[in-house]
Amino acid sequence: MSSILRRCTKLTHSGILSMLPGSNGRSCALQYFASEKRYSTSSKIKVDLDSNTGVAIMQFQSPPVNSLSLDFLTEFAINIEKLELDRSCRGVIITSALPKVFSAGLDILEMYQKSPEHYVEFWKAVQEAWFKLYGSSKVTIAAINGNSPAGGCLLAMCCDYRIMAENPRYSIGLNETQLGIVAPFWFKDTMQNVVGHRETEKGLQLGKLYTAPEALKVGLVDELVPEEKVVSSAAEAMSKWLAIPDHARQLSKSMMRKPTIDRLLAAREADITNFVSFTSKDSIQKSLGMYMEMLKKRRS
Ligand SMILES: CCC/C=C/C(=O)SCCNC(=O)CCNC(=O)[C@H](O)C(C)(C)COP(=O)([O-])OP(=O)([O-])OC[C@H]1O[C@@H](n2cnc3c(N)ncnc32)[C@H](O)[C@@H]1OP(=O)([O-])[O-]
Repeated sequence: MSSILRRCTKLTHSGILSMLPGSNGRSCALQYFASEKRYSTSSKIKVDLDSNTGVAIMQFQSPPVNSLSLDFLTEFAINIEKLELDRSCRGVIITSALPKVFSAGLDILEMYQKSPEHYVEFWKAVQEAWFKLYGSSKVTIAAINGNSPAGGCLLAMCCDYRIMAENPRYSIGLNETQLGIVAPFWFKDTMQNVVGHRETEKGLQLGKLYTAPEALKVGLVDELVPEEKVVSSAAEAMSKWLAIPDHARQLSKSMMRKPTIDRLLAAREADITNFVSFTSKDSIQKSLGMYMEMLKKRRS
């Protein structure tokens, strides 16, 4: 089932791309059964759509740390696509149902001691999730209620607005260099579009994880609020964004994001090839293995 849906999402590019002149907004007839509120039954992600407000809340619920595995990313892309196709949905709040972590980023085990074919499939799923979220025409708000390194930070940065718990022990950033790996150009582009060139250059080279106050200072997040208010504050912010007529806001969003999306569309295959050859290198496998060991030791 999951592989059928995975193939299905590969075919679709709705969202802001489909609104652009000359773009091909094919849509995939995904069947789903929406009750009045519960929207999704997937195991790793729970989605509730409030039919009164048009706001969906997407909660990550994949213990222990919401790492972005192939299955998680596939479910994520499917859910974003379903919401994109649903005219009654105007905005999406993304948050975590787990304590202390928004998302630990890409699942390192998907990049460790696997076959090149697996790396291809995994990286396609990473790209697809980014296309769907970064290209969404809905208002997207990240309610960051815990740590959000690397791929977790990427998902947050794809949103239109970020609210983070003001807990100084939580951090967010693209820390790839600390693992001995390199964030691809479109992670970099996404960060640069949020915080600018200079901060991105520093953040990427140092693999910096910004504490919540530091993230606010550099504009990586837009607001800090008490932890228990992250989701309610996101809902408040959402109502301000939804006060703007959809068509005008959506066209403005697509105008801002299209060049970044086009850059990856044009280099999609090359980006996959690059990821596979980089990840397959002995030196990179060694770095990832050491990093996983470090995570385990830190725990014990
Ligand atoms: C080119 C590629 C670009 C790459 C982009 C990326 O996103 S790269 C990703 C960069 N991401 C990072 O660098 C983040 C690394 N993670 C962390 O820094 C912390 O886990 C935390 C701060 C997110 C949560 O702290 P906490 O104290 O609440 O939790 P804990 O630390 O005790 O972990 C619990 C269990 O989860 C395991 N596990 C954790 N993360 C991952 C993962 N990504 N994957 C798989 N597994 C992961 C961990 O080993 C442990 O397993 P065990 O021992 O039970 O078998």
